[in-house]
Amino acid sequence: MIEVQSLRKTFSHGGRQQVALDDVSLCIEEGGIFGIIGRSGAGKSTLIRCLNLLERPDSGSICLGGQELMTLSESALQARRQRIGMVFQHFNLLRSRTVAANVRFPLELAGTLSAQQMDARVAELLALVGLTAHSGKYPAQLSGGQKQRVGIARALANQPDLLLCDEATSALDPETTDSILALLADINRQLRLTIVLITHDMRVIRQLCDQVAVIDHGKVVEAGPVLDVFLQPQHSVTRSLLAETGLGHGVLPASWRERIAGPLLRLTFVGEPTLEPVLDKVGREAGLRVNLLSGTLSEIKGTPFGQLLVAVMASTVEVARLPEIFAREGVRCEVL
Ligand SMILES: Nc1ncnc2c1ncn2[C@@H]1O[C@H](COP(=O)(O)OP(=O)(O)OP(=O)(O)O)[C@@H](O)[C@H]1O
Repeated sequence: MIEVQSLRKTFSHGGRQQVALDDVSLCIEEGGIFGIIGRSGAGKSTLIRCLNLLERPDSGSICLGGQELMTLSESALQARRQRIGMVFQHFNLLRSRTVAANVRFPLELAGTLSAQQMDARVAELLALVGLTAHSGKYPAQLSGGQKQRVGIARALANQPDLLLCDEATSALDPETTDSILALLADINRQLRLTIVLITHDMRVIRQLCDQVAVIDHGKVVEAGPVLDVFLQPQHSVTRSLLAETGLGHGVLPASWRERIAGPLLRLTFVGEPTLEPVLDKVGREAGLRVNLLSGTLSEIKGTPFGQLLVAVMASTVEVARLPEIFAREGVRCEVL
């Protein structure tokens, strides 16, 4: 468990104080994938860099598995950091070293393994990230996705119990992003490794994360399981980040609302009902005819979900009874 409490971090700019983190508290479960999302300048990089004290907060506490980082001596902190892997947006590989030598580097720094043990560990890591055939190449000879695989292998070298990913896929095209996200999901499953990532892209959160925190102007404005935050976003920043990725939670522009007769329903499907003809079934039962206004159908870590916004054209039962009727089919219905 990682417990972050009341973090505050300010920077000074030409005599002016800039608050980068303002009373940030988070609870990150062991073994899960926790995403931190926000717009540019929200404080994401500062927050992730505070988690291994690359950036030292002005105040607050960071407790990793029961150990308070802020009170560790410099040498104890160095030792602890070796078990916190970090993956960077621009890979940060050593250009003069081969793939294998880049992955070997943190093992050399730790100095705990023999040369033979290091070679064996490097081979194991390259197999894990699918780069065995590229071990003798230099970073300049690799694609962006391959470079990030090296970055991930290097971050895992000293068997970390926490992996921090700083916009790990932001420099990659969509297809390569998918393959890196799949690799991170695999590593999380196989090694039961806690992953904390920052991103500005809701698709990364949707594909990879179990929990998410939304940060805005240095504050956590919303946090919870990804499914809950996607289906019931509470904050305007969350809503707009979702809308930009086409995963908006059905809201109609006010000018349209006036032109649509009849009550509006928001129907939320999670899991099996998403794939069943529930609307047709309830339509027949309740004499319900609707005008479909907007819809989202997607998946969060393998769980299908959907959200429809519809206007009621006709219904043989009271509209107020529809939530109960939809609930029998496992669908949430809100009368808006
Ligand atoms: N080293 C620094 N010196 C001064 N100000 C800084 C420093 N690092 C960050 N800041 C300021 O702190 C605020 C948060 O920045 P941060 O880089 O954490 O945001 P971010 O969400 O990661 O943004 P981006 O997605 O653009 O990287 C910004 O206003 C930024 O200008």
